Amino acid sequence: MAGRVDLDGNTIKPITICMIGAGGFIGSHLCEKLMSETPHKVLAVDVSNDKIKHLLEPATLAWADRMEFHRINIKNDSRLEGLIKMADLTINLAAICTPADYNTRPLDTIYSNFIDALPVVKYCSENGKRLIHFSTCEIYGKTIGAFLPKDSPLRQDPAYYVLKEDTSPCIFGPIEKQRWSYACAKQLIERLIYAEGAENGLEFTIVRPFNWIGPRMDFIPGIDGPSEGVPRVLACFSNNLLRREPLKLVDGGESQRTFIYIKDAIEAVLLMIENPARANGHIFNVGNPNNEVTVRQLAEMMTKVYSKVSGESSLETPTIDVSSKEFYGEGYDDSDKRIPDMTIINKQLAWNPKTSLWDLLESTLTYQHRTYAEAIKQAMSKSTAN
Ligand SMILES: NC(=O)c1ccc[n+]([C@@H]2O[C@H](COP(=O)([O-])OP(=O)(O)OC[C@H]3O[C@@H](n4cnc5c(N)ncnc54)[C@H](O)[C@@H]3O)[C@@H](O)[C@H]2O)c1
Ligand SMILES: O=c1ccn([C@@H]2O[C@H](COP(=O)(O)OP(=O)(O)O[C@H]3OC[C@@H](O)[C@H](O)[C@H]3O)[C@@H](O)[C@H]2O)c(=O)[nH]1
Repeated sequence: MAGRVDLDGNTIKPITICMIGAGGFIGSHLCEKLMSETPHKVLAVDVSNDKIKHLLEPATLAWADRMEFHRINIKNDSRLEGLIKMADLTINLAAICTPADYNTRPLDTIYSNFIDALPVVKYCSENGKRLIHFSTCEIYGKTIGAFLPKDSPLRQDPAYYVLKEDTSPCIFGPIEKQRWSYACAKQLIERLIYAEGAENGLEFTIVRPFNWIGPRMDFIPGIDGPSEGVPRVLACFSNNLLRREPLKLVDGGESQRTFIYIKDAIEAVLLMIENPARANGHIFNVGNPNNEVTVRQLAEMMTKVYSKVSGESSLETPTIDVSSKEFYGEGYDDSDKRIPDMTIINKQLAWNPKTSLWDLLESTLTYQHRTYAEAIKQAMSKSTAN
């Protein structure tokens, strides 16, 4: 840890970070990285600490004096401003961010992603504190190419689908497609942060994650989350594989995504934390443009990888089709394709992702199998006994 230098060769001084949403998927990996590889201190804020318990206990851990947990709901807790004042940098990860909620709980989604983030921006701006805010790749919505005729050769032209921070438009569906409540709330908070920077000098960085996946993402329904809950696709498909049921392909599984390994993405966030002069005032796509698949291809690859890591044979019918209305309910809509342009992050932070989709699925599904296979077996045998 001694002698850490930034990208310009300057010594990095230890800082205090107020991390809101530290108990979630991304927060848990970021805390792990900061504790094991840096001298920085973290004031971890969340309503839950299940995913960071291993970093908080026992008190003999090497970093025990650099990490504290504050169980705070940022909707209604006056302690928040004090913590932001104590820190050099605030990172805001807190949000409702599972698509199953966007069309079924649009009010909670909008409040969580816009209204609840407002005081965080205000406290940072008023107290002259730096802010790294987590937005989303959903901000781009659909690609321009999605509106071209299916057989148009322009659909093959990257100008019609690669998503660029400073030039791509944000294309959302109609208001009755409540799926876009999340993207729209995230867009407005981005605009507000940008305006605070322009008018009041707020030092900010905005991160747009493109489908970061890995261990500890979401929950497995009925094991460490509600039985009827619908997590993001990695956990949905993991749950199906663990239970030996077919993977459900929403509307044919034709949508395309690029998936990035959480550990690669965390490297990018650490560069932003430790290189403020290069990161301030920027919006960064953080994704892996080389890992593009359709959701159907993802299902096929996960089935193969899971077979390898579990030693179990694949099902005869590994996937089934389901309509989005049946799976998510009224008001669902989808992003067709998400390829991040990497120019800005390459130029500012010289960062590139490393891990292939196969490799990241292999390590993630090894974790899922080790963590959940036994618990699922027990839960399933209990329910057949009843
Ligand atoms: N994982 C991805 O690929 C991805 C993609 C795009 C955007 N993001 C954004 O990154 C951020 C973190 O995502 P994640 O995948 O870690 O999600 P997550 O749900 O695992 O983590 C969010 C955390 O915020 C906490 N939280 C929510 N509301 C809170 C409140 N009112 N007070 C205190 N804590 C609260 C939750 O308890 C949770 O631990 C979110 O803003 C999300 O929109 C993530
Ligand atoms: O069981 C499933 C689950 C999901 N899907 C499909 O898989 C795709 C990916 O779904 P995810 O649940 O991972 O979420 P999305 O990629 O649509 O959105 C995510 O992207 C970026 C973040 O802001 C959020 O984490 C989330 O909104 C969608 O097309 C979805 O319809 C299935 O086909 N079957």
